[in-house]
Amino acid sequence: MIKVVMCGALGRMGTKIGGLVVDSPDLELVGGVDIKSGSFYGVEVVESSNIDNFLKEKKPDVLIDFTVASAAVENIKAASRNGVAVIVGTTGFSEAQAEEISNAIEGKIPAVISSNFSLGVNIFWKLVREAAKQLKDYDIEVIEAHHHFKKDAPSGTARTIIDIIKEEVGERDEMYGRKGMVGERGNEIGVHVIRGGDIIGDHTVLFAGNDEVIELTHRAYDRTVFAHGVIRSASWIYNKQPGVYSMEDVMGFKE
Ligand SMILES: NC(=O)C1=CN([C@@H]2O[C@H](COP(=O)(O)OP(=O)(O)OC[C@H]3O[C@@H](n4cnc5c(N)ncnc54)[C@H](O)[C@@H]3O)[C@@H](O)[C@H]2O)C=CC1
Ligand SMILES: O=C(O)C1=N[C@H](C(=O)O)C[C@H](O)C1
Repeated sequence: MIKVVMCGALGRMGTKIGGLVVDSPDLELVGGVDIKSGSFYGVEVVESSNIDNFLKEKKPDVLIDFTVASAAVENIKAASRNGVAVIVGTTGFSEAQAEEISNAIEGKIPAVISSNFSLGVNIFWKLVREAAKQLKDYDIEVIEAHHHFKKDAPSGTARTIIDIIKEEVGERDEMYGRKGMVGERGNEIGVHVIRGGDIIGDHTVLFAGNDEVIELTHRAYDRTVFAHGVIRSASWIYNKQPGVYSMEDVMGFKE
């Protein structure tokens, strides 16, 4: 059995993932980490300052992190110190934090990092890439919508969408909303962020041309869709060589 520790255990994703780990035939939930100690699914949840001792005690094979950017950096460093593979779903990293994470992982532990672990979004990203490649001259707008409690904006998924678009059309300014006499649209990528209710995660890319508009949309209806991708990644990463992998590697999409 592959032993798993869940960081962010008591959160929306941590509880969803914990339940799927318990139900998985090849994974064993051995503990959790959160800002307060407690328990979930019958295993101990320790307070985050105790993570090193906890990892030494439980000797997990995989640490899964769905927390907040500042915490994830420290949790990943702890996993690296203890030779534990990581699955990172947390979003909202600064460039500096992303570099810290890379330095903690490269040459030391295997990691699957993805802003979105749903199979559907990983297919959606391939569709966006093809559309951007073919529709470079169209006006491109990115719209994302999430629940009232989401801390970071734009979403990590939207950030990945923007990165994919720029890989295909070249560097462009990002225009976050528009207000006042803004004049004729430039060659920017428009980015629009909606927050409200219990929206799980909606992403749309709009390619507006002369006489036609192409809209590509992915809509998540339950966090289970992300958790299934996480479970698949946790099984996949076991015994992999150190380095950073994506869901494309896990799903065998890598070209
Ligand atoms: N990659 C993906 O597929 C997905 C990524 N996410 C991302 O996952 C993150 C968490 O999302 P939610 O579960 O909705 O948030 P949440 O706020 O419900 O859960 C986060 C949990 O982390 C805990 N936490 C904070 N600091 C910690 C620390 N130092 N050590 C351990 N735990 C700590 C919090 O107490 C909380 O229980 C966000 O960055 C979100 O964008 C969310 C869904 C899917
Ligand atoms: O915070 C969330 O809920 C989600 N965050 C991820 C992101 O920032 O893209 C993935 C998903 O959209 C849900």
